Amino acid sequence: MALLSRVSSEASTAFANDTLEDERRYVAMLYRNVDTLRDVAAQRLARTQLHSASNPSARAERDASATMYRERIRQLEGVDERLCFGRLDLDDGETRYVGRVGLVDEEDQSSLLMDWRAPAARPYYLANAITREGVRRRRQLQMKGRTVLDYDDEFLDVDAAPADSATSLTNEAALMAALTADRTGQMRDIVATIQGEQDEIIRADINGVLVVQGGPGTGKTAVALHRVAYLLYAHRDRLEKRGAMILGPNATFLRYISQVLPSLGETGALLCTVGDLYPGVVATGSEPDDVAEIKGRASMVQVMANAVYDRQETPPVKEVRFEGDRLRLTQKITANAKRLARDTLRPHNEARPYFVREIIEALTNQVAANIGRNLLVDDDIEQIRFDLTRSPEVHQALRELWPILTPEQLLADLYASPERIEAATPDLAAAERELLLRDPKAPWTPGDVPLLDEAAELLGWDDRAERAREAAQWDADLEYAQGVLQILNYDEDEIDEEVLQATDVIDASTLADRHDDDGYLSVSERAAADRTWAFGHIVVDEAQELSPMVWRLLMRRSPSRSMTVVGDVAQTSDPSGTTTWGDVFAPYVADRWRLTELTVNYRTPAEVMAVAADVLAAISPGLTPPRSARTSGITPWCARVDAYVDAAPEAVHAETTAVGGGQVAVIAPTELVHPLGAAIRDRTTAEVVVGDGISLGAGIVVLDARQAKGLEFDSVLVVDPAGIVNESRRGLSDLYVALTRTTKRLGVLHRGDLPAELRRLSPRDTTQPTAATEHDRADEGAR
Ligand SMILES: Nc1ncnc2c1ncn2[C@@H]1O[C@H](COP(=O)(O)OP(=O)(O)OP(=O)(O)O)[C@@H](O)[C@H]1O
Repeated sequence: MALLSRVSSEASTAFANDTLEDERRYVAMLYRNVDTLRDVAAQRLARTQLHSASNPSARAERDASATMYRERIRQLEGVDERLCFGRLDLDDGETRYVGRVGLVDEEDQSSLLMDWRAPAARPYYLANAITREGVRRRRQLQMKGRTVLDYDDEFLDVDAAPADSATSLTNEAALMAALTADRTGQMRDIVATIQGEQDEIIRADINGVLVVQGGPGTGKTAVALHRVAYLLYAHRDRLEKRGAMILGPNATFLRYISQVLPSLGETGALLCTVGDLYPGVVATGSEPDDVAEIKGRASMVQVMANAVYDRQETPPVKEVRFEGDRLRLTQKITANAKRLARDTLRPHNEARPYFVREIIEALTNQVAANIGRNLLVDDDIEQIRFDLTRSPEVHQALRELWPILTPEQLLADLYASPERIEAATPDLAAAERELLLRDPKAPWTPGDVPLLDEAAELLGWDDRAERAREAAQWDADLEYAQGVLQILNYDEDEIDEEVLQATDVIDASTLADRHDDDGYLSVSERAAADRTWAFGHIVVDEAQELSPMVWRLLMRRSPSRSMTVVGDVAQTSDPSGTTTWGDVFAPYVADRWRLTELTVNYRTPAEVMAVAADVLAAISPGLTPPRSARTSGITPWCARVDAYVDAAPEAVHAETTAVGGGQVAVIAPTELVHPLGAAIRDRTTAEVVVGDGISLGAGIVVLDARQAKGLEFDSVLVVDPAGIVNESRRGLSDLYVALTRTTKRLGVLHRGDLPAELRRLSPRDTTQPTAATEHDRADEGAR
């Protein structure tokens, strides 16, 4: 078995073009190449913009070209930092450089730089002492900006290793450097140090639902983003047309991850939160957990259907004035019209013309009977019918009996009326019904978004002109959709019966139905504006938090069921969230979804994870904590204090000093966040940001556990852990999240008894750090 050994730049000798100077020259050549490509794209963009287009199709073509060049320039700018990060030397003498994008020699088309996603770059991530994959040496270039500072070598073939090199089975110098670096408030890509279990997920089959379960810090978010970059590379055709969406828990989180895809040369994915999923509505409101929980229940599907039915009225009798007459719509007449309209199985607004036709017919008959039917010829009857359809009184009656409704109107009317709520929610208790009541002017909440979407499905559009245009487009779309489905199911021979295929869940005509051509907009823009957009792939992060109603909405946006779902059922804090993945997917794909796990925690040092593991055991004894990739040598501590607002500023000051330029987060129960923020601000000159919408670059942030979800900081001070536990139904999960946000240091302030689960913390009399922090830092290292 080959051993794996590691040396730094001075020691290696046995390969061609091998000195630090050689590497610097090579990388400088790569940058010259990128600069040339960027200049060419800029010149072409300038030429395109000068071009005056005389007709709409020429304009669309020009705009499309301009967008393409702009994207190319953005892509090349995005990958500038650490463009090339590795090199492989193979048994047959071949050398491959691996980087963020692929570059080829203009003259002979040979590869200068291998895109990290290319199959030939894969050994860079997978080769190890046991499975060498033909690799003799893996070299990691240490880059700062455009400069190669140094490199680290791993020799997978012992014969190739210089005699003085130390042997080690886990040579992860670059990984450890990345893990111990100060956090900047922006997530970084991990492209240079992706680990084997992560690589498997990143490159997994695009088809079907892939669930990635992993504890805190196991790289779920990082892996999900790199997977999107990989899929955009490997399935460019499909995703360029249908787009990829990444759903995250909140806007702060989206800002935190926003730089990762551009740094991987990809700008095309749509990043959004649940609040963004209903075009035209900005769901900025918030509401108590128990209200959100009711709105998230699967039973709201029936509630929304009831709410629509309730608007299709059949009063005992409805009188309509028409040209001096009183016409009578009896319950029998309206009920009959209603039944006929409902029997069409069309959505409410689209079924309305059938109802209207029946009512007009009934009224026409009454008018004719009043005049005397035998006195009238067909043209007279037609005239009566026409007059009735133009009568404001008739219109008013029809509006009352079967109104045209928008989703917003339906939901606002429902929330505003105890009677409507009662009619729509026969299965809710009175107290729950009361929770749904709200001021019609209150802003929409994320919990309303899937209900609006459900309502839109039930109501349908009343836009016949648009439909006519769509019908003309349909044939072209059908042809396109057949193509998409072929791509989705690419090789018939390779189809695995267990893996859900696109054609299992949608046929071409349905997919074609979803396709719409809105002229030239980027795919992300078109997708964001279109409620019925069918994405090529959807990635859901912090997926454990989503309610059944949100899943229902997402499944509509993913008719091919091509999804990557990442989350941790131990971190669920939303009462509508899930603690069992099977429950989520059973209604949509039965058991045809794949589960994969990440097991190594790259964020939280072992000392902190030992504390958090006790909390995890209290959440569910069956869950296994992830293994930490490193220790820090820093002992997590707790201190009993008299008043949080007095003690926290001092503790924050000490932590800020301890982490030097790093970030400190104070995580507290929601009601303490603002008082603590104010107290800390009063006692420091550093930038302090408080609550949601935080600016992530600040040195000190104060937030609650839910706002901290998915984020990480150099030092975390948890204030009032018992308060966090008691604050919500899933308070222990919130505490688990809070404890695992740190990359280095953890302190806990408590007033009363410490929750029993935190017994491993080391008590202190003071909030000042104990050992010298320089010593702490020096101690930090690989396990
Ligand atoms: N292979 C890797 N190389 C370098 N850093 C990594 C690697 N994998 C993960 N990390 C780092 O570990 C940290 C945690 O990753 P990430 O936020 O993706 O974890 P997570 O599983 O989503 O965590 P949580 O569920 O707690 O939010 C990040 O700083 C990420 O960059």
